[in-house]
Amino acid sequence: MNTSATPLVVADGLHRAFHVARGADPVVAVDDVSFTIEAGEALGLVGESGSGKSTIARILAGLERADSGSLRVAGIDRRTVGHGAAARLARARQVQMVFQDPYGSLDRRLTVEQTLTHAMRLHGLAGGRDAKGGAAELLERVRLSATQARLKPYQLSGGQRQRVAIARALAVEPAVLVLDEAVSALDVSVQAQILELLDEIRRESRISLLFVSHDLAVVDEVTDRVLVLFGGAVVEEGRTQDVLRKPAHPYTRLLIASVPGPGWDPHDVIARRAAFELSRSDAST
Ligand SMILES: Nc1ncnc2c1ncn2[C@@H]1O[C@H](COP(=O)(O)OP(=O)(O)OP(=O)(O)O)[C@@H](O)[C@H]1O
Repeated sequence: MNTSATPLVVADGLHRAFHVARGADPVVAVDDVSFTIEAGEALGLVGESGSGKSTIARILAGLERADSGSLRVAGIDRRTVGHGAAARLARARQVQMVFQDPYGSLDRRLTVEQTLTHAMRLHGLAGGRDAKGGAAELLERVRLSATQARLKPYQLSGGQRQRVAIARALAVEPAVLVLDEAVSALDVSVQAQILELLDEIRRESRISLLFVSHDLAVVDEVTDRVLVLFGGAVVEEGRTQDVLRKPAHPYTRLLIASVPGPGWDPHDVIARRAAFELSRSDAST
């Protein structure tokens, strides 16, 4: 647990651009983004497709580098950990990531139990019988049975696979769990079960969450604070309940108005989008 006054995660001025074609302007995916996450806190990232959510998540998880800016987790500058396999392992110990499609990220040849024991051994956390005992504990935590432990990914449902992905992430006892659209592909009732599980894990272990989702209702349910991203930059941030109920920025209002519900009018969304685009072009001239 982080007991110092400094937040567990401190990101300052992160910037990332992608050079996609020779002679073309680079695509700025992340533009001067700063945020903090306290131990045990859940921070949400929202914004439309292409706003930079996944790139920020991947930078925090160490799967992508920032061109500039700094990122510290538990006081350690992520860039000073170095390169190569050992450095990757050290980064993964601190921050684990769960993706939308666990099928793609789980090794299809391994059973659930092997997936977990493999992760623990890789990080030198348990050997032999200890690893099996550790796997049993993890399975209990994510509510998977001993029978399911012997199955391979293709023999599990989407929700069960996501539980395995979460258990594998927890196997290395990370300080931060990054969830990139981790419940987006699940049906609503399975989604609710996974969200409850995440909440339980957070309360028990004080793990911090970076929760990326396009689903504002889910973000409202899971997170304490939220960053609203537009074009790679943060346009609004604050306590989730404040931002989603009393949005200050026109783009946040547009995002909220875009969610279908009773009385929802797509023409209203189109009109708001047009007004928002107009206000941006006015501001830049
Ligand atoms: N590896 C890459 N190469 C080139 N461009 C990239 C790469 N990764 C991301 N981008 C670009 O960076 C921008 C931000 O992408 P990112 O995936 O972070 O957005 P997002 O908000 O997560 O979108 P979505 O909700 O659709 O996943 C987009 O314009 C995207 O095309």
